[in-house]
Amino acid sequence: MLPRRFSADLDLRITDSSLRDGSHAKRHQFTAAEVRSIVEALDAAGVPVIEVTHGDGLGGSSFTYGFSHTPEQELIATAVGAARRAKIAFLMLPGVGVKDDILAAADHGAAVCRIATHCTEADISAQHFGLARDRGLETVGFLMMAHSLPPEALAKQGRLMADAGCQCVYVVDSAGALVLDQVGDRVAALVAELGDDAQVGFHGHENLGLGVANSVLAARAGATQIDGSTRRFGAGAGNTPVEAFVGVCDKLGIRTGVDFFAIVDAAEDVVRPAMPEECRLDRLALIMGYAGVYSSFLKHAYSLAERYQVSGAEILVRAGERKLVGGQEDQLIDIAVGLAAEAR
Ligand SMILES: CC[C@H](O)CC(=O)C(=O)O
Ligand SMILES: [Mn+2]
Repeated sequence: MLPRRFSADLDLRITDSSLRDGSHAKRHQFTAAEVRSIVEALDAAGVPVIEVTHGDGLGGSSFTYGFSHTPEQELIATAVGAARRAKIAFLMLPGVGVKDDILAAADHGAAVCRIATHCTEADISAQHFGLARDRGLETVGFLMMAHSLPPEALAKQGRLMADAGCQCVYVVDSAGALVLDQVGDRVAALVAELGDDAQVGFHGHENLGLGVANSVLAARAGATQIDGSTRRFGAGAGNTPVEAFVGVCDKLGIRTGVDFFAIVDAAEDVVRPAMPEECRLDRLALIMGYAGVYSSFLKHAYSLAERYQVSGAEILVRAGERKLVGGQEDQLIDIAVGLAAEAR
């Protein structure tokens, strides 16, 4: 079991996802040099955990999700070599990656294994948590698209993860659709369900502009691990910006252990140059938050809109109506083909 608090001088632990969630925004084109320089800068700023993987997790480099520029295991090894204090984390979606991928990441020195499932499917994570714990890894569980389940049902799914060996269950707002108390209520339900058996975390997206506010409410409801991405470098409109969150936490007296001025410099001088463009709160990102669509569908919607000469916004609205979950990217093609046929 992880302690409820990490140390006497830390109120919560931040995990930076720029090098994993940002992979969606970069169409999985991170180079080893970019990973090295970003890890060095985040580590120097005091970020305690840095996640590095293909955007869709271990094994994500594929025709469906997009091929990586550099093999993710090489990026993980590079990150481990560059970090002096930070732990390196990786993400894995059962079925996209397999158990051997977890072992390979551990062999490369990664310390935190994050297993992600759709929020109604937590049971498929059991064997992966068991393997990770046997291998001596710290474990985190991601309940993705958490807006689509009410708090008590979400908490029951969290219980499945905790019983399988997960040490921190995250409310994952994959669509950036959760609004304020909707985050607090979900975190509180998990805290009540899990008690001392597991911590609770929150992973936000900015599609309705609420990443920082939602993360503060998560912390107030008892979350002790919070994700963000420096410069918001993540899918959709990006993640909770770590530098803004750290500044807000400083002002609220919530101790994160991250140096505000160092992380602001890292955002501007090191992360921004690796980004193809800023993560924007534009039309498509806003629609994702409003319609509850998985943030990593954004780049797919842009590509399909261009290829089939249809509206990217309409693709996302229909994806929301179909309640698509991660892994159903092929249905976006179906929607685009349908829209093109309707237009003829
Ligand atoms: C494909 C995994 C996904 O990007 C995980 C995540 O960050 C989320 O659901 O928000
Ligand atoms: Mn995400």
